[in-house]
Amino acid sequence: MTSADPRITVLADNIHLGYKVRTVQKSRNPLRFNTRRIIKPVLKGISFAAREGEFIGVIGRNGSGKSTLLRALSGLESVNTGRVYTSAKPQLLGVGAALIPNLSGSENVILGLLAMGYSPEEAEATRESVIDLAQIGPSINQPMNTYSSGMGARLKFAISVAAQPKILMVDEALATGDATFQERSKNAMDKMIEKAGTVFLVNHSRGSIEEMCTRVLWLEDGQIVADGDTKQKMEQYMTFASAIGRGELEYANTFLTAVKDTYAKQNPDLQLTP
Ligand SMILES: Nc1ncnc2c1ncn2[C@@H]1O[C@H](COP(=O)(O)OP(=O)(O)OP(=O)(O)O)[C@@H](O)[C@H]1O
Repeated sequence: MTSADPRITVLADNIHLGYKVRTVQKSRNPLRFNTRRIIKPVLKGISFAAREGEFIGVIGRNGSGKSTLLRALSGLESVNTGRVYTSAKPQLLGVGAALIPNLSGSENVILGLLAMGYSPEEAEATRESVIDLAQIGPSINQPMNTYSSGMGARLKFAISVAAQPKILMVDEALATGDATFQERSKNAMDKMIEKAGTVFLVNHSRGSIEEMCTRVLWLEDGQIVADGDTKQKMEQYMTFASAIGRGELEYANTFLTAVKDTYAKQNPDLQLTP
């Protein structure tokens, strides 16, 4: 990288994040259990820099920490140690808006747009296009606490698509709605992605990642094990995942260790803080 490279938009510096979980232990009395709260580490020292113009696919097995990483980068989840620096407020698609259940969908559209920085006039002018994308019919004038979870998710999605953020995080786990909505939301999302400077995408489809991403971060057990060219890293990941799928665990682990070692050698000084 040189000083002529596009500017850094997201910098993760040695971030750690754990969730408090309850564990159940047997007690002497067979009818009773003791519960204890422990911290389960999920992100274990993640450091990287993302630049303007990059479209970064975050890949890895179920539970490797992909969604948690996006939530940490977008500020929805506080990190325990380390820091996230961003050049603009990142938007995690679908969940940005803090909506009020006993107000109508339509009123919540205005609230959501105001919360994302629209002026009252801009919010009013944008309201109809959001309602049009959400397509929840006359219920738009009913309180949101009468909505099905799918309807609520569609409305939140439609509001967040209006955000036009510079840093966009898309988590496929948030993809929602029936087939017609998915088609419409995909078109809206494509437009949004075109306008964003840096995009992060969590998606399990190899096709989507290879088609859209300029770079891939591969997470395994809360750590980055590879970072770089989409095609090459995706091939490595598929080699690993296929071996796991065939039950060849020893081969998979040896392969993973080799990939991790290469990453560690290529990136010796990534973190700023210990
Ligand atoms: N709120 C939470 N409380 C406790 N544990 C959590 C919470 N959210 C996630 N986890 C745990 O953190 C780990 C990482 O979860 P995360 O959803 O980030 O993984 P992921 O890579 O996105 O998985 P998937 O591919 O299945 O969507 C998992 O073990 C999960 O059970």
